[in-house]
Amino acid sequence: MRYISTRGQAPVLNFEEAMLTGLASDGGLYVPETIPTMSEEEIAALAGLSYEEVAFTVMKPFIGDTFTDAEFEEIIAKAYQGFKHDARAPLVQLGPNHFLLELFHGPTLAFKDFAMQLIGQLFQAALSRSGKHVTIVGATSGDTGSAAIEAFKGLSNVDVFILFPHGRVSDVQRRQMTTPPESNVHALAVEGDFDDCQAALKEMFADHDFREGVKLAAVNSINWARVLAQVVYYFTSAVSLGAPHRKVSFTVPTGNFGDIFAGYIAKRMGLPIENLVIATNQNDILHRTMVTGAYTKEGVTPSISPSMDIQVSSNFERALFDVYDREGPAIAQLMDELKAGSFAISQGAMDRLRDTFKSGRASEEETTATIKDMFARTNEVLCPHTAVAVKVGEENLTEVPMISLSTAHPAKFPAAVEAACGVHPELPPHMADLFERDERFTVVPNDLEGLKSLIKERLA
Ligand SMILES: Cc1ncc(COP(=O)(O)O)c(C=O)c1O
Ligand SMILES: N[C@@H](CCOP(=O)(O)O)C(=O)O
Repeated sequence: MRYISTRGQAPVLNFEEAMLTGLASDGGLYVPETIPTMSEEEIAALAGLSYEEVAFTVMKPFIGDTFTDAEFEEIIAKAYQGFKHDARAPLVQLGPNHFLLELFHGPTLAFKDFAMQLIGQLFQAALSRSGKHVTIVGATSGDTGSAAIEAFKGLSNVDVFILFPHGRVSDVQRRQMTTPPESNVHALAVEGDFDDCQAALKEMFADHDFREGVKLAAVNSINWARVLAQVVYYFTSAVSLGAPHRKVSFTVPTGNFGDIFAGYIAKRMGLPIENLVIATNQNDILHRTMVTGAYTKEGVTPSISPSMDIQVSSNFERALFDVYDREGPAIAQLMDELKAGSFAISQGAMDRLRDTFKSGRASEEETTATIKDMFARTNEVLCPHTAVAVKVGEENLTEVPMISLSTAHPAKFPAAVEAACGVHPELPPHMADLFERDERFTVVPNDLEGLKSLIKERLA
């Protein structure tokens, strides 16, 4: 399996190289040159398998010969052994045709653990073979950072620097990042928003000397391996509702477009998905794009679903690449225009996007009302990101079963949840003392050169 850049100017890589490289050298994102497909019989044969067995079957064609079957099986087994639910990603029924896919049973209580726990194992296996040290720099609006720290803390051949927007993540999210005592963990609170953190990360990749000097690696969803790991739960959930003999739809709370792009890959692989619905909060650039055909930055307003307070939605580039017939120069041109704040998508490309994706948004009031209403109707306590999905999912119900993705545990956002439904969601036992642990983080200005110097100093 070979990986190519969405901007067409970077070297073609194998899976291991693409994983360790992260962002392509031309600024693009790596995608598989071809998408492997599964027949109806192969999908039907997934019924009754464990999560780990489905993960192996779905992901194996993408990793080529990077790992033997036995190595890959062991990597998968280790990745999911810390999850607190036997099913890993259980389904809960909300209504006659509406289901919730619970993705928060991993160690940091968010869907990020599905990919990050796997990537942690994949990196360890690859780095122990090569004996190399890498510097992971991650940008987070709250959940990616905690999941990355959990996956990489204490490893001798990795330093992990996490940039998070100062004052714009929940207290639980911040403490998950700032309380691990391991010396290879560096939590940096940037005086800016998530887009500033992500832009700094991409600039670091664009600086060849810095990138090579520190052996920079990425664990954001710009890294293809992140997306790949998330394809699996689309299969497990759809099959448990009758796929391939019955279609399903998904509604995905969306910020950086990684999670819904994983659903798109599942569909391209042959999973019978009727609708893939993009659900945004009030920072609704993706919904506006689907309605207007123009991707236009308007500024981010902090919300009660802070992990989705994003404007520059990285993985949308991967979707654009496909609907522009994989023309790298066309994507490079759009991304160049975005530097000035906006780009227009061609009619043909928009038609193709709308064939695959529907969209909707939830205001702050609607998010709060959904948490309250769902608790009253079903006794389910939703996190605000999940509530965004459930609200938009309900608007898109058809005769096909709808699966809304529940991306975080409500206890990560207790203030918003309690204000909405009166329930104070408790942290699970392994995090019960989170607010008694010492915090350790550095507040840094939103200044690229300063960040690079700080990283080099810490590594020295
Ligand atoms: C809880 C939660 N829900 C939804 C999202 C949005 O996911 P994505 O960025 O893959 O679109 C995020 C952030 O990634 C998140 O942390
Ligand atoms: N919502 C994310 C933002 C980063 O997204 P990623 O998918 O690129 O890791 C977060 O919680 O950090």
